[in-house]
Amino acid sequence: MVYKQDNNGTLQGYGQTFVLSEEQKLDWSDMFYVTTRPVALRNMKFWPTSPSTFRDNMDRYSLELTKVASCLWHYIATNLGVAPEVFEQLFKDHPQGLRFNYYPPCPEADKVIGISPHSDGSGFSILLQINDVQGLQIRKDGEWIAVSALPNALIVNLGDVTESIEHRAMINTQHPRISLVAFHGPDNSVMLRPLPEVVGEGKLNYGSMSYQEFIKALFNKKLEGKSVIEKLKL
Ligand SMILES: O=C(O)CCC(=O)C(=O)O
Ligand SMILES: [Fe+2]
Repeated sequence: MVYKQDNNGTLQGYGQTFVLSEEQKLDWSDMFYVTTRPVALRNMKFWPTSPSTFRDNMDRYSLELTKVASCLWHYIATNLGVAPEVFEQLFKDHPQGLRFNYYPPCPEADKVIGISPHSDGSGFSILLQINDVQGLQIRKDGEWIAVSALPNALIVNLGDVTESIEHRAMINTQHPRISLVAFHGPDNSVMLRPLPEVVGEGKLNYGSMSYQEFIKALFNKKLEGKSVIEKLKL
């Protein structure tokens, strides 16, 4: 359990998130996670002061990504035929957390996994692959497909709150890989449920659960595909 992040409810700092027992085989990665938004929820104890530019850069990156996120919510709502104000309300204050993933190389890369198959518990996640080592894969029709990150491009992964895609990260035999993922979720008080504007008179495929409850269920188990959201299926 020494590799587990601070677990006083917030899972911030260095270490792995989904550690439940001493026996568990850990993913081949180091993580650093902090809550970045709303700003009032930041716990600066977890924000490194070295290098001296770190905090300022995190703050600026976080702010710029909220602008990207706002645009994306606007277009997603419009495409779904939902008034953008509905999404603005669900995602107000732009709850956001940033996770750095560091995947050391492993000579026997085929025997380890960087991050186990999972879907993100966010609305969507914006991923930046920091160096040009590839490793992200998504599951489509039962097959794992490698995602080639373009230099300086952001990858948007839809999360469980919208329509998530299962993904994992693989390890390189020689080179370390670093990714930075910004999770954008709704406020904890939001109820996860099919949007009435989208379902209309149609059949409901999912039940409802508060986002807070959902996140609790997600962090109380090992990473395992889309199992938490699957439980909400009717
Ligand atoms: O490093 C990657 O490409 C994936 C990371 C990821 O899926 C996550 O942090 O949730
Ligand atoms: Fe992920």
